[in-house]
Amino acid sequence: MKFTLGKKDTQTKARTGTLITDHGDIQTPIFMPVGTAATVKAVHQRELKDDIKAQIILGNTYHLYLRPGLDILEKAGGLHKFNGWDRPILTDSGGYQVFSLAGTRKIKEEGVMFKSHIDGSKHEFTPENVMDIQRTIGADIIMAFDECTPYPCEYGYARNSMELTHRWLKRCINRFDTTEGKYGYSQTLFPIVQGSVYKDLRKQSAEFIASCDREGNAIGGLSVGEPAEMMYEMTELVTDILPSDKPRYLMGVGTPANILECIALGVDMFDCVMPTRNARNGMLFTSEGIINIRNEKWKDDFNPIDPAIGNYASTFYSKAYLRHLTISKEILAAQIASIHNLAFYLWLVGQAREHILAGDFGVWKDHMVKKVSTRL
Ligand SMILES: CC1(C)O[C@@H]2[C@@H](CO[C@@]3(CNc4nc5cc6c(=O)[nH]c(N)nc6cc5[nH]4)OC(C)(C)O[C@@H]23)O1
Repeated sequence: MKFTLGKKDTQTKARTGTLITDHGDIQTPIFMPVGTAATVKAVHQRELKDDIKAQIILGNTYHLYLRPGLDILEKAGGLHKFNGWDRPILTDSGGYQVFSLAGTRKIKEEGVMFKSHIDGSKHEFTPENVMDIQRTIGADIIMAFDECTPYPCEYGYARNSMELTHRWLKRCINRFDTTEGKYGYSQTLFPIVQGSVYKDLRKQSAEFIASCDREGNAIGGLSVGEPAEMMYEMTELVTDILPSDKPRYLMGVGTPANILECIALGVDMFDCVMPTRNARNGMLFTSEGIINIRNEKWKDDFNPIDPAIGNYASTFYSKAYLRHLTISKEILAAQIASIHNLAFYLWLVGQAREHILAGDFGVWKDHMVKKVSTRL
């Protein structure tokens, strides 16, 4: 994988870039639709690719390992062949999902023992086998096996957790660098900065991650319930240390406003379940603000959902129609709202890229942060 920096903003740390992978190029800043278990929920691959121009989607090691399982994925020739998404894929390492999803789990130096949330079966993830698992899934970008430090936590816990993540990272790198991809294209490993909300730990972790000199770097342990101001403070501190010629991926972030603020802090890649999760309960993000489509006020609004963002669903269907589908619990409601919200997130980061190139990102960002947070 190769990353070339494009234009840097003059008033903020925002920048454009291009990530070149064996499955295609990615223009940054970029939002990555979450496709946890081999699907971006309620959305077709063709819609992602042709309609909203998604450039890269996420998968998750924990979920894919449990279902459909490695033997099916390997027989299929990897995840790209299995779900038919032939563009770049990034898989999270499962560390976080083991902590947030799996039943009873035990963290030891060796790794994490956990019970499947599906059938209670017992499993163990170690830095080594999580590398092998992600080799088999076949994502272009894979994440190190880490402990996402819970928030809030004591300083001592945060330090021990960070140091464990660093020891696990060394084992991930040893395993990854001594194994090959299985399907004839290259994969790359991103390490993950931890340190919770403690400045000295964040600095220490960012310096260690930078010293590993990988092709890209991720910022973890955020968007886990801390106040947004704290997320921004830690992100700013870490992007000041991570090398500027490598892509920076802020995991699990976030709202449209979070994403714009963190682009200004020098972040290039984002993922979040919000656009798809909130779509399923009728919360729409639009270029004019946030809409709860269940609200009575939309029942006779026959205007398109959001013509400004130009994709099929957002211009073809009216708010009144989508409200009707939503309160009627029609399956099509989830489909339209999901593809619309993802179209909005992709439109927003695309606009950010245009304004960085045009040299007026700072002013545009401040205006848009207010607008996208307005409740309509
Ligand atoms: C914002 C929103 C809506 O996103 C939801 C829910 C709760 O937060 C989210 C998003 N935040 C998030 N922080 C992360 C940190 C790490 C990390 O440190 N390491 C690794 N390997 N993966 C990570 C994935 C992360 N996702 O985390 C889960 C539990 C995946 O659901 C998401 O609130």
